[in-house]
Amino acid sequence: MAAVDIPGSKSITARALFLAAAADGVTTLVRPLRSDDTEGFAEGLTRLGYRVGRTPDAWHVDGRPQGPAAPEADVYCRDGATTARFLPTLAAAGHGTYRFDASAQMRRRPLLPLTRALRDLGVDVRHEGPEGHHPLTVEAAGVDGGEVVLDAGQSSQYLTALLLLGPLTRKGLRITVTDLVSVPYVEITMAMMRAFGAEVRREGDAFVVPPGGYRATTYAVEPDASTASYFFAAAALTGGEVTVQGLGSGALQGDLGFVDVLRRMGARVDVGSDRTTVAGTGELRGLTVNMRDISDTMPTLAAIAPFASGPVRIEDVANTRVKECDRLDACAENLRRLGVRVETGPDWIEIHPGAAPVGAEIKTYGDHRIVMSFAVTGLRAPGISFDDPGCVRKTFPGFHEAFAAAGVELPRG
Ligand SMILES: O=C(O)C1=C[C@@H](OP(=O)(O)O)[C@@H](O)[C@H](O)C1
Ligand SMILES: C=C(OP(=O)(O)O)C(=O)O
Repeated sequence: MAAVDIPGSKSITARALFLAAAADGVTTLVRPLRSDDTEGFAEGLTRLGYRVGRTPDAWHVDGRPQGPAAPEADVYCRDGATTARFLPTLAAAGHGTYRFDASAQMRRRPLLPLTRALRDLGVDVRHEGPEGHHPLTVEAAGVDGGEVVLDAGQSSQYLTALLLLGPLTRKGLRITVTDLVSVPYVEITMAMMRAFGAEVRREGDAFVVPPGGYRATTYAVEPDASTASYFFAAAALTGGEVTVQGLGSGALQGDLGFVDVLRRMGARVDVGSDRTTVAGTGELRGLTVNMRDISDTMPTLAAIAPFASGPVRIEDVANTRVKECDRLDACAENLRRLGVRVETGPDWIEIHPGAAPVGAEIKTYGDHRIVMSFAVTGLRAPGISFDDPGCVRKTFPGFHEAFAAAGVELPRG
């Protein structure tokens, strides 16, 4: 194993598409992520009447500060929560009738605090089924702005959506947040808004966003730090070494912090200005770790935990139960299939290493992270297969090939 080429960040690509669509001018996104989530986001923009041009290495977006060109549209958000939560918020700032639907799992995932906040701001949001779930229709007539209170304790994406909307309102927004998970994602949002010429001010629990719109720019997308976690974990587990270029001390993504967890477990970690290297040392200690800020990497840690020298306890990850699947239950069920002792609670999981895990079929629940995480387990537990290996398409269609090419054997499906 050596240098690994990790595709672009899903979170950064989604935000960049929103910001580019709302900006005055043409934005170039360099090395955007091409995956089901981000293709779905770009397709949604096209349906709303934005022009998105694609070359192999860049996407070009014609911004429309006045909002979508289409007077009405029907947008399918697939399985992507960024698409399903950010696009209706973007559409609200325009003028027209926009319907949003999503996959069966995305229909189940919550949205209520965001739709409530939009309604509090005067946006006409109608649900076809249960409140706070897709499908929904936004009858858009621009947003005046003002003050709103938001509970983002289940998902920071509600806050990101409102922050992104702020500069598009007539008077600006003041968002008072009563609870917040996944804080580093909000920091990504604020940093990227700045790159597109907008400001966000913190006043205690409030986020204050003045009006003024966005300026188009050229924006280079960082490699995806959550995706990189599988390769870093593989190095820590097998005694190999992995270097990821483009993710270093200046990275925007909090999920790069997963390497600190690996360091605590015994791996050698070197974070440079524009690259990160993880090397396994043969030592993998158990630990207790709070993953509230980096919960997309909870399954990565759960998947290598059976090989630790002591118990691994992961805390404060309740919201992983409302992702692509209930990830605490999915990790526990699959680890048990491998013969590993596991306990879970409302917001935690504890894994007890014992006898060597045995091979089994992993039940993926259509969750890309369950596949990519247990592919790492497969490096030390022969005979692992997946009921749906292709669901990696959500964020990394080429995962299996890239994992094999990195010099780590792929478990046979
Ligand atoms: O804003 C984003 O791009 C994301 C925020 C996080 O979600 P939550 O805030 O719902 O935890 C993360 O899990 C998701 O993969 C991407
Ligand atoms: C939770 C995830 O995605 P999203 O919430 O953006 O659908 C993820 O990629 O792990």
